[in-house]
Amino acid sequence: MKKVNVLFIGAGRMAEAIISGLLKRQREKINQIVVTNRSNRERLEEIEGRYGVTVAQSWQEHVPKADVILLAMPPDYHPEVLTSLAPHIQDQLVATVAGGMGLHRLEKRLPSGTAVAWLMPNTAAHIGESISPYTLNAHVTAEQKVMVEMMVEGIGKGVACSEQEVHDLTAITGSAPAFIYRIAELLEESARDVGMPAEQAHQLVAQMIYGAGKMLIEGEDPAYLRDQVASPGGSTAAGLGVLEKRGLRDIMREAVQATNERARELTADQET
Ligand SMILES: NC(=O)C1=CN([C@@H]2O[C@H](COP(=O)(O)OP(=O)(O)OC[C@H]3O[C@@H](n4cnc5c(N)ncnc54)[C@H](OP(=O)(O)O)[C@@H]3O)[C@@H](O)[C@H]2O)C=CC1
Ligand SMILES: O=C(O)[C@@H]1CCC=N1
Repeated sequence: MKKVNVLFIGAGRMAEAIISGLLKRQREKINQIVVTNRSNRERLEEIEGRYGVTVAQSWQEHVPKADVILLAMPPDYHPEVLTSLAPHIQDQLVATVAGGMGLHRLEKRLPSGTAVAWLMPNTAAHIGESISPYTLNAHVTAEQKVMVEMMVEGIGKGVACSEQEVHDLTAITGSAPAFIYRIAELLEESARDVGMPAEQAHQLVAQMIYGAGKMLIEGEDPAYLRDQVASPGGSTAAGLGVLEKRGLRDIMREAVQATNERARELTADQET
């Protein structure tokens, strides 16, 4: 594969997480990264200083050289940016990470036959540990597919999906890190309540979540792992009992549903 030129439109949290991961793990496969945004010049300087990438106030002049154009900006700005981008497109792959977006909203604003991709990474991209469902349209060439794989593998692991699966997984892999962080915050709070210094509370909880995650990664079934912790009639069982009595399953279902519905809502007015 030739070395890839990536143009970012959007320089926020997700763009930074991807840039950071890519430079850590795929630097030798990247020729140039150009990062642009709407107006925040300070943010571009910050990104330039941190990662040594090229930054620019406007993306137009960087389109011809780009192999991949990655839209890392809110869903509602996509229509105007895609419309301005369309006349500049030749054979670039246009990808987005926007929640709810799907492929057809890109396709309908870009020249017919444009290769498009929809990726749903999470912020663990920063440390090369994202899990990123992605989907490609039929115009993506074999070479472009390798570029997408290089990018998702650069920020962690990728999983090729249907468009519907990316919609359905948005809550579970894109947003759920925030659910886990909320649980971490609350456990840290409990540790502080019993007198633990804040820093130590943080380390304890972080290591506990890391260890639990690693056991899952090693392939163990979560129900089995839970049983291993909860001795029958023991103390963990009492805690789990409270979670179940308070409706944890319904809470999680509703949270996943609300997240995915909101992602759909944010792009619903882009149907026309
Ligand atoms: N954060 C996350 O965990 C995840 C986010 N996503 C998706 O990533 C996208 C970006 O989210 P996130 O990084 O969190 O958002 P941020 O608010 O951190 O960043 C948004 C970026 O988009 C830029 N932008 C906005 N409008 C335009 C425009 N018209 N032209 C060019 N750049 C523009 C902003 O520039 P400026 O500052 O100059 O306005 C800013 O750099 C969203 O679509 C979100 O759904 C997907 C998966 C996970
Ligand atoms: O909160 C959001 O809108 C984005 C989509 C997936 C994760 N973050």
